[in-house]
Amino acid sequence: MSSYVYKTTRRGVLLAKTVSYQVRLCSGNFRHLEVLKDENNVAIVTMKRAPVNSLNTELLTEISSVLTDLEETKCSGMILTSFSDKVFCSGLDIYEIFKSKPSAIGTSFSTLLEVFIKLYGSTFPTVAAITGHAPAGGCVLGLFCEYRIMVQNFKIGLNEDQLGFNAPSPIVKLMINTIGHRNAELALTSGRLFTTSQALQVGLVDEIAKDRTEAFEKADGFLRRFEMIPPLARNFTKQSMRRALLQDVTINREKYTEGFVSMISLHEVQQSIAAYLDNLKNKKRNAH
Ligand SMILES: CCCCCCCCCC/C=C/CC(=O)SCCNC(=O)CCNC(=O)[C@H](O)C(C)(C)COP(=O)(O)OP(=O)(O)OC[C@H]1O[C@@H](n2cnc3c(N)ncnc32)[C@H](O)[C@@H]1OP(=O)(O)O
Repeated sequence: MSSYVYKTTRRGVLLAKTVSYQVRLCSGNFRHLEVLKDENNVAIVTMKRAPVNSLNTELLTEISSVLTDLEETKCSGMILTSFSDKVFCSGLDIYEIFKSKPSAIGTSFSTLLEVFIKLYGSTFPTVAAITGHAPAGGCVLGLFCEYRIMVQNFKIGLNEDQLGFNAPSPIVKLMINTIGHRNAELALTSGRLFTTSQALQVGLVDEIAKDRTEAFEKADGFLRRFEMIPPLARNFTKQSMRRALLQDVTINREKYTEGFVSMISLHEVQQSIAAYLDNLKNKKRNAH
């Protein structure tokens, strides 16, 4: 099976089937990620955990490790995307939080917080090229980036309430910061998934693309906005805007993890997750 590879150039991003002048990041050997860098030191990080990029601890750990690499190698920007033209990321791996040991749930969540700290707090500009659905943790991953470009006709949102549990308070704050209090309350209490165009309307995404290629062109356009801005000044401003949330999660990481584990381990929540999984399977069965 041939897979598309993205070749970035000074003037834009081209979809190509060649790896002729790309530099593969050598410092990591990843199972669920492809990391490519162009000559301008822009990294394209592609999640490739088939079929739906569900975030298990292994994928989260790999993302965390890439982010460390990108900081150390002074990357000038990052595009986060998916191998799939249908799903950007389906959220936390439900099977890691369903009927699992508290320690496993805790590790998964704590690693997600680690990704938050590194991605939300990164010194380089970040953009998500959302090439498909992005429910729950998938939306969260997009929200950690500075800018979101989403391909039309998919769904994105925080549907945790549909699974029987609530989004932790830092994520509520992040959602409020992004779409405002009123929209966030309405969306979170109903576990709403927005279509791409609805997401644009409320500001959950910043631009719509008609397909993957356009999403990459727009992502590249976003990164090029900063070519003339001194990186130090840009980063100071970014950090000052993000400091409160970053400090909260950094200081209270353990507390948030314990809270998440206790909530997920509740019998009623496990029952809701079981019902949600049945529903997911039935939907699939009925579609065939
Ligand atoms: C300030 C910040 C501080 C940080 C705080 C962070 C706190 C964040 C909290 C975030 C909490 C998140 C909780 C979650 O993310 S729970 C996961 C919720 N996910 C979902 O509800 C999505 C469920 N999936 C779907 O809706 C659909 O699968 C899809 C993604 C729309 C794709 O549909 P499609 O028709 O293409 O594919 P299928 O439905 O047939 O799925 C294919 C197989 O993949 C399995 N699958 C799907 N999703 C998941 C998942 N999340 N985990 C594990 N497995 C998943 C599905 O069962 C199919 O498997 P099968 O082929 O074996 O049947």
